[in-house]
Amino acid sequence: MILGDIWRVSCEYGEDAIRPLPWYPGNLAWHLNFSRKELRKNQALESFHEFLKHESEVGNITRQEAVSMVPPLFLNVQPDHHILDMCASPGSKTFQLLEMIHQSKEPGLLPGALVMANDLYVQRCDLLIHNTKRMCTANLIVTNHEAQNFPDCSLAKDYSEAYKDTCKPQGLEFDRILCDVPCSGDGTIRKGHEMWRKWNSGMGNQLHLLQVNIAMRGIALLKVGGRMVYSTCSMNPVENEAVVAELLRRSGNSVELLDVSSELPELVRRPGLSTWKVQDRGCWFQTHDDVPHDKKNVVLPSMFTSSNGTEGSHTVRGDVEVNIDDRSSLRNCNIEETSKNNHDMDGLPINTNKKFDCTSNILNSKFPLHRCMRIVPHDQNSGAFFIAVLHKLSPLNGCQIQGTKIQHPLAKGITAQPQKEPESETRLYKTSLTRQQNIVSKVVDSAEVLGRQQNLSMDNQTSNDNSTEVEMVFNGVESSRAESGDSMRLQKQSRWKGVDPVLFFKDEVVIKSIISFFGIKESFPLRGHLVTRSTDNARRIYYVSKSVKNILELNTEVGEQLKIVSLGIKMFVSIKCSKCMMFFTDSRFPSNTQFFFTGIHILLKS
Ligand SMILES: C[S@@+](CC[C@H](N)C(=O)[O-])C[C@H]1O[C@@H](n2cnc3c(N)ncnc32)[C@H](O)[C@@H]1O
Repeated sequence: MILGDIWRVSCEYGEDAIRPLPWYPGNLAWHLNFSRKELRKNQALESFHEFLKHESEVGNITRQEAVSMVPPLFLNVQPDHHILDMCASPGSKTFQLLEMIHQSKEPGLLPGALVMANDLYVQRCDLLIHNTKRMCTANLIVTNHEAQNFPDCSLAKDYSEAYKDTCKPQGLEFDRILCDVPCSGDGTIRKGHEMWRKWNSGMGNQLHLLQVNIAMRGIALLKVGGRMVYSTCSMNPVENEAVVAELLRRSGNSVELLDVSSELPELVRRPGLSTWKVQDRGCWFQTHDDVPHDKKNVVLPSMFTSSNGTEGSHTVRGDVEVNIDDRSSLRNCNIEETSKNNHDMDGLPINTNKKFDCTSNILNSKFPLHRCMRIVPHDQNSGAFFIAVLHKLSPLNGCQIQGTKIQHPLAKGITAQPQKEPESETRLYKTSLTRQQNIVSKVVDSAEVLGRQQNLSMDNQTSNDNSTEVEMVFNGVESSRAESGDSMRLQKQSRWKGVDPVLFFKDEVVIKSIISFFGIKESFPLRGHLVTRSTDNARRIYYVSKSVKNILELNTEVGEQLKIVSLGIKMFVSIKCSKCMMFFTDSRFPSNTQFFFTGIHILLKS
């Protein structure tokens, strides 16, 4: 069917109309030379359009900008990897990562891997859940956190000892991290014509610190030996190379920027930049201006030159040319010197209104930023993307970690207390976080995405419903709820307002009934893999993989540090009829029953 369609469209519209992307492994990605509008309107393409729609709905096809598929390819994902997608919505790359972990397993067999997909905004998490539902995976957890404060769920020392000999995780650590940060999005300028009107250099400046903080948190959560991909769909070096330079500077010898020029050789890419201009105006300095001026060690934005007046820098009317190779990634500079030396070509001082008081601490690092990759539209008729691949060589030291996360106040007493952060940095960090969030929501929100969100049928498994749990009766037998009842009630009070806690479903009577009704082999790992929500009257029961189960157990131990908005695969749904709870089975049952296909491939393997 697909080959026939492709052949027909190619004959009619020329070979270039549909062609495989040469750089995507296994010919699994194809480029389509038609806009959405053409596909919808052109009668001749009708059956092909129908085919695309159907295959997209069932999860066989995902339609997305070609270059947006590049970053996950550089993660070199294996089927047992724990992967964190820090800024995941709308989820096209999450979907790709899920495809990768399932690829090498027979359908129905679950990989040992796990994808944790996170986004800051609840509505965008809903969009992510909606878009990944087609994957029908038991190996996904969706969380809702500020990526720069993503919890590590570390067990306190005494717990940790007890866990040592089990293979269970003692904290969150990931083999692979995708850090596809919020950005100005100017790489989409060929498609999003609005961008031409909106773009200004301040957009990148405003996002730079947030991007650094998110990526630093990623490095802290990355296993030694693990890979992290930093990516944006922006061409602005302030959001790209300047961020990478700052990551390398902050993490010292713990992280290296990988040369991946031999990977995906068919992909046309350009080397990262070593010099760029930063417009010395805009919100960046405003962000810092509300920090008391008597505070020492104020961190200056890393996209600016250290400007110690040495060779290699010159200023051009408000622009500072930055040369990373010559000097540093622009840190803790002496502001007096900065003021002295930042004069434009006419000798007029730049930034005379800036009152920073910084210590002089200029590093002269030579970062191999050419190893970053720039994909530009005119090389292979695509959108633009920036990608950097980082490899963790050793753990970050205490100081480096300090800056990567502010502990959630609720987590106090549950995990080991982090070392106290220096006041000035903490204040600066907190102030800028609030500002960054405001900025990000302005820069990132697109009317199109919000419109799509409103039309979504949401299935985010969360509820504000505080009604008491329904009496659980199955096949006329009172369930033996007593044992699990107390813990259920205890867990009902979630620390995350509006998000019901995830509970392991332990009702033996119900589980036995399910096993006998569906003829599931006793050897099939059902017990301990079924979860539900505390206030879910419909009693939706989800199936989770072993990897997800382990993380859930860890999360319970650490006092629910993870705000989980969705997980696993919906497998059974019970409905309350007059006398009993029935588990939905198939269409031969009365009209109030329904079959959940989503979990069938797993059950069939039992
Ligand atoms: C570039 S988009 C990610 C695209 C996504 N990786 C994909 O391929 O579909 C950036 C995402 O980051 C989210 N975001 C913005 N600020 C964030 C933060 N501080 N922490 C986590 N996510 C954030 C936005 O809501 C947005 O969905």
